[in-house]
Amino acid sequence: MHTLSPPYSNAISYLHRGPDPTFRVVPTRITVKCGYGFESASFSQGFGSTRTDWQSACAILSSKVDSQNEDSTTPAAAGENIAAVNGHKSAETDLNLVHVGGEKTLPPKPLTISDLSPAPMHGSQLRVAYQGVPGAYSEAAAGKAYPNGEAIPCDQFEVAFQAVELWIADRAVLPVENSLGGSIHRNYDLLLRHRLHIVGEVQLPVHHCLLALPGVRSEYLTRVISHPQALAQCEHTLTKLGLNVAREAVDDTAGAAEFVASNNLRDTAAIASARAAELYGLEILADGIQDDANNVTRFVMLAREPIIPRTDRPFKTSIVFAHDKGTSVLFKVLSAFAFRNISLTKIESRPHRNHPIRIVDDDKNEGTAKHFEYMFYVDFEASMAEVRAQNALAEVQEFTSFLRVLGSYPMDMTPWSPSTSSSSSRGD
Ligand SMILES: O=C(O)C(=O)C[C@]1(C(=O)O)C=C[C@@H](O)C=C1
Repeated sequence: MHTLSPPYSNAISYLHRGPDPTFRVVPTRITVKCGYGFESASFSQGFGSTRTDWQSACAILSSKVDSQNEDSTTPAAAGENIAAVNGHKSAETDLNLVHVGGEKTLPPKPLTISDLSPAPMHGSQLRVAYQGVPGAYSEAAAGKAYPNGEAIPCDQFEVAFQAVELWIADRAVLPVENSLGGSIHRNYDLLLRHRLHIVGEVQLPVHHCLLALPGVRSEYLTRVISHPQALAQCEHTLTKLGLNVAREAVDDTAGAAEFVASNNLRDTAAIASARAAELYGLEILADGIQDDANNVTRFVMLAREPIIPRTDRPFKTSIVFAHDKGTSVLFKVLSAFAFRNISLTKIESRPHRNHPIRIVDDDKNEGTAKHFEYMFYVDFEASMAEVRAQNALAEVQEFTSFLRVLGSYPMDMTPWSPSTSSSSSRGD
């Protein structure tokens, strides 16, 4: 027998917790304040300055703070308001962007595992960890989720989880699925391994560009590099553009752009955002190269504490469960939702790492069946504050040997605006 972890074990316990003071309703207009740190700010403040604060507060990176960081509080960095989606800005301000190889400095390096050490004291601005470097879609998602937050780049998903657990960051914003490329399995596995709670979701239209050094034409290219999800999302368009060249996976899209720029690679293009092109001084060879204009990535917001579920707006709840009798209980579990008219929005299975295989010897001596065991992740459209959701989970609990509520959180109801321009190529 197992119990649901608080605060989902009973409705009363929600009420005894104070509301999450930092939770914000996602605005309908996506606004990211650009101007990154060292050059243009993360969200509301010079990224570099706050990162530097963080570094000194932690006293863990002091030996690594490079001298570039020192002029991070340039007036241009301080709070220029720019409406942007994936770097498609509509503002007029001079971003004072980074030019690789020029006099401007490079953006900060992402956190690595070795940078993580316990708990800094810091001010009240919410620190939002994301995976990638500035210009990554995850950074834009962090900006959409927490418009006044300070974005903290991390080199791996695992580091973003740990940054929150160790109080280096207050939230993490991480991708879990894309409408074309499917689930980001690594984050499903990490959700289970770590004890963070899902406190919100954001859906970000992802508009990919093919980026190369200025003057490079597409016929010079022998290689396209990007995040594996971005390569998958652009697979057919690349072929249509005649780019039957090597495709190589790297950690994130903006990192690919930075790599092309900093290594002066004239035979390599990166798939990344228009904002990454600006940050790293690359040109856009082709715009809107995702295979479908409706290319959306769903991110979850993670925190150390859950939020109090409510019923005054649409909520979603994410759970993970397993059963030692394997998939045979799946139908029963799902019927607990069907009987209560609760829609499922997602179901995902992952290997059950602790018991990956169940061996069943056949009574008739015909051999041994080897069943793979799974962890099932389910998202359903109801709040844990609703009685029907509590009853459904009470029933699910009967059928499962393991059940955890990952979070009950407001759905992203931002009005839909698909990615605008379709694929166009300049280089061929
Ligand atoms: O590489 C990036 O820019 C990311 O933010 C990562 C990521 C992903 O993991 O799916 C996020 C959104 C896009 O779907 C492509 C890549």
